[in-house]
Amino acid sequence: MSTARIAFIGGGNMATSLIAGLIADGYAPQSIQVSDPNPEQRNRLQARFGIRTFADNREALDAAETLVLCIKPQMAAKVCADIAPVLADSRPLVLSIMAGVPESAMQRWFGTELPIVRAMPNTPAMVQTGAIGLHASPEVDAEGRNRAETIMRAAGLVRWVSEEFKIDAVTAISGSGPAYFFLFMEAMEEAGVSLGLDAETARLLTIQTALGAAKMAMESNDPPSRLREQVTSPGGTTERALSVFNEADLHTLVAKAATAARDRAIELSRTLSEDT
Ligand SMILES: NC(=O)C1=CN([C@@H]2O[C@H](COP(=O)(O)OP(=O)(O)OC[C@H]3O[C@@H](n4cnc5c(N)ncnc54)[C@H](OP(=O)(O)O)[C@@H]3O)[C@@H](O)[C@H]2O)C=CC1
Ligand SMILES: O=C(O)[C@@H]1CCC=N1
Repeated sequence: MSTARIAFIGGGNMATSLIAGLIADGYAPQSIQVSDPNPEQRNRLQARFGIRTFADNREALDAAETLVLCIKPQMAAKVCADIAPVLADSRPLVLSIMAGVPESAMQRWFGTELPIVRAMPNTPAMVQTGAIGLHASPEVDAEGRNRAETIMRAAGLVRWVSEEFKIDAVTAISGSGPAYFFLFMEAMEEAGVSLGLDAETARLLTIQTALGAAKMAMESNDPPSRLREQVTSPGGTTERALSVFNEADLHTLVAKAATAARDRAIELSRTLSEDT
């Protein structure tokens, strides 16, 4: 893989996952530069990956062709304005994973129109099984799209969306999505224990069932509805369980939850636009 320099601003959970993916894919560690104000974070990254770390965001940008913004949305305005003078000269491809931070806000903070790709990964990127949505601003050329896609593919499956507002939908489905499945797993484990299984058995059966269902759904040509029907013997146990979910109108509940997440992403974008 490439040895072109890539700088990460913010070396927290998601940056660590993306870097792990890049290195597993053969990216040269000496070409990866990360800035984070937290010395423990920097030591951890250095020790684990052998990459270069910096306390100063501007220093981390040194000769970087790609900049990956991995800070919290709430500090985006300050950090972007701080690094803007360096970017105006070097004009890297900017890859932002921040939820609810629009391309227009970043362009305003940078004070110049840079090529920006918004990416929405998720925590399974930690095990290179992430699901990542991407959107490119008009300034991004074919090479920039390729570069962004290659970086993100190291973390998992990549899908482009043609309009920026759809990144908020990606956030609601796959960005936040792992938490929904983990919540369901927690509930399944609790149910198993309440029905008499020991905790470890309930845990392992739940996780393996989730993994098996996901693998089947990924590998099968049938949609999940057909796979569900294959489990559901007429007059059997699954039918009884599903009727309980249907009584609670699970589809409506999931739609409401996803809409709430999408609306929060919109709310974050508006707050950022009003604040700065
Ligand atoms: N977590 C998730 O599931 C997902 C998160 N995202 C997005 O990823 C981004 C990062 O999230 P996540 O990795 O979970 O958060 P983390 O808090 O783990 O990482 C953010 C890092 O940025 C550091 N930081 C704080 N201030 C600065 C600064 N001024 N300059 C540089 N670095 C700074 C933080 O240090 P310190 O801890 O000392 O403050 C921390 O190490 C967010 O914008 C989020 O919206 C996107 C998809 C999924
Ligand atoms: O909860 C959040 O805001 C971030 C974005 C998607 C997942 N975690």
